[in-house]
Order: sequence, then structure tokens, then C-alpha cells
Amino acid sequence: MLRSKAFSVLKPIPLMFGQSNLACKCMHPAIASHGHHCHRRSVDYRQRYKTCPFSAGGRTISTSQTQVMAEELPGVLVLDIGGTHGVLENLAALLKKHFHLITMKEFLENKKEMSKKIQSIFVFECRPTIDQQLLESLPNLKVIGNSGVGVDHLDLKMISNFGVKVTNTPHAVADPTADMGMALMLASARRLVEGCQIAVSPETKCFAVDWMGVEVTRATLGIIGMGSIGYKVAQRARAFNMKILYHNRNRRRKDEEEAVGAHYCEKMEDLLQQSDFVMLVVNLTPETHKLIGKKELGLMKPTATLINISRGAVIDQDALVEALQKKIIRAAALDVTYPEPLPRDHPLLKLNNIIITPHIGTATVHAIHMMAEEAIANMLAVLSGQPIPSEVFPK
Ligand SMILES: O=C(O)C(=O)CO
Repeated sequence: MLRSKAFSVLKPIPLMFGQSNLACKCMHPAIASHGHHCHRRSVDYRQRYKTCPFSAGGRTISTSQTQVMAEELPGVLVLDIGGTHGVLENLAALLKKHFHLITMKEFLENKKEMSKKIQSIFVFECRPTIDQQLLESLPNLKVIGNSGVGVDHLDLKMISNFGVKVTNTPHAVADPTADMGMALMLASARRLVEGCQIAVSPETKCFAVDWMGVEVTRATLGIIGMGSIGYKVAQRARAFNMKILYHNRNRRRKDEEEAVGAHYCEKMEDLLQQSDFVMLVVNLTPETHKLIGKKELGLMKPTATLINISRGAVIDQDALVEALQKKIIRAAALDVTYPEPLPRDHPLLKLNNIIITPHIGTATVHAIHMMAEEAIANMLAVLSGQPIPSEVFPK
């Protein structure tokens, strides 16, 4: 998800979204929630809702009518999104086409009136979670539209007990997150961050032999988690003539494997032993919590690099610190950690064989827009009783 830090240079829009996160205290640590490993029915979200009729204020309106008063549209509470910046102006405009947008600030200032209006919650950042207290205060809430694929921050069971549906955006995130995986792999392989540091300090003596990287082309990539993002990574890796191994709960169809030249490893251990780059693309669930620990890191080649674009808690970070310190593996490149961000004195931040980015897998202007569109389509589908493109269910 987009982290405010990454965009801190952009223009703030003070009142567009609420700053307060009071009503959404974190009840469940990410690792304890049900995760997005839930059963999902998926319909192509591109079947857009051209006109979405709603019953509002006793009469049916259509969102295709441009003159509809904002108050007549179904109310959406925009959950706290941390920092505010220019790119979000477009998001607000998008939401306002279909919803009466209610910020957290507005909600907290006028809870009595606002709570009745709110039929959906749009979760922009995947950090804030939604607690029982908030749900109890929203009698007309029907859907929580998560912008992003991972819903490990939401207690799906508790939410479904309120009769509220949860949706996510698997289509919009796949390409940008796969791009991020490739970016981290290439950056780590070619020591891009160290290279930048040298380039900006001309006093540093630089001999290419001191900064040698490893090659991605023709290397072996092991993908753990071959869902839509993992598959997109494989498609990209094929262009680098990489040998592609994958491990997944379910084997992909033969034609899908052949299309990207991927070989299935039934045992994750085999993949770990053979790969030059291991990329984690799994959902965070109780089963994948600390999936990569001391034992697994010990199986990897000393020349191998671990890349994580899923969730931080999929790796046992203490074990990773040790493996990197002792050079049990060559390097790591992480877009996700726990917590996020890491505290300044965290041992991972003291290592020079690691690259860490602040969870920016989908932080592109296009992705943010597409995720919002996908979330809106989901929420509108719930409110209008149509088939829901991407609903997530508790296990
Ligand atoms: O979609 C998500 O859940 C992400 O974290 C993308 O980076």
C-alpha cells in the first residue's frame, strides 16, 4: 500500500480525508487475523457498473446522472489514510462520483447524523483496522471496500458477524506489485542502492571489482506463492531467460506453467536449495506466518537473495538478521517488514546486504487509481445487489 512517507513531497489536501484514527484501534495483530487466504469468488471487475441504481431518500437515483446531490448518494466513510497528498485528490473525486464521501474527521465531529448515512467504508491504506466499536456505531453499513489485495489487517469473522461484506482488489495490484518484485531483485543483484551512495559521494574511491553484483539473466528464480502476482513475476522473469521454479498450495495448469516455463516444486525445500533468487508472494495467514525461518534460510545457497513483496511476518526477521550477518545468504530485498516502518535502531537497518522499501508495491499513480476503481466497483455491486467482483470470506 501507499505509504505517506513515499509521497511526502506532494501537496497536502487538509480536509479531504480525516487525520484521526481514533475509531479504528488495532484489535488484532496482522499475524492473528484471518488473512486473505480466504475463499474468494472472483468475477472480472472490468464488467463496469455503467449505471448503478440505488434507493436513496425514498427514490431511486442513478449514478450516471451528474446532477445528483452528494447527500443523496450512498455514504462512504473514508478510513484514515495517514498522510494526505495531491494524488489523493483524484481518489476523492472518483469516490465522489458514486458516494457521499464522509471523512473520519466529519464522522467523529457529527457521529449521530453521519453514522446513519454510512453504508460502506473505503479502506485506502491497509494498516488501519476496523474494530467492533466502529461497526457497532454504523447500523447501515453493508460493505468494507479494501483498496489492496491483502486483508490480513481485517478481522473477517468479526466483520461478517455484523452482516458486513469485505471486498479487495486483486486485479489492480498484480502488475505493479510484480514490477516491484523485479525492481527489488534487480536492485539487489546489481547493488543499486550502494551504487547510488557511491555516485553521490565522489570522494569515495570506487573500483568496480569492489562492488560486484550478481546476474539476474539466466539465474534461477524460485517463486513461493503462484497466485496472480507470482504469475506476473514469472512472466517478467521469462524475459530475463531465468529458470523459474515455483511452490504453491495448488499446482498451476500445465498450459499456464508452459506459457512462462515454470517448474513446480512440490517441496518448498527443493526450491530453496536450487534458487539464486527466492521471491515471497504468499498471503499472510496462520500457515504462512514465519514461513521462512532459520531452517529455510539455512537451505538457501550462500549466494542467494531473498525478496519479499508479500507481508513482513512471512519471514522470521530475527532469523533473517542472523542469516544476513553470518552471510548464510547473500542478501535480502524487502518491500514489507514488521512493524512498518521498522524502528530506527532495528538490526535489519544496520546491515549493508539488504534493501528495504516502505511497502510501496502499489504506490504508482495508475495503481492507486485502478485499486480505487476496483474497490468502488465492488462496493457498488454490494449496494446494488449485483454479483460482487471480488469478495473475501472468512475461513
Ligand atoms: O495489495 C496489497 O495488499 C499490497 O500490499 C500491495 O503492496
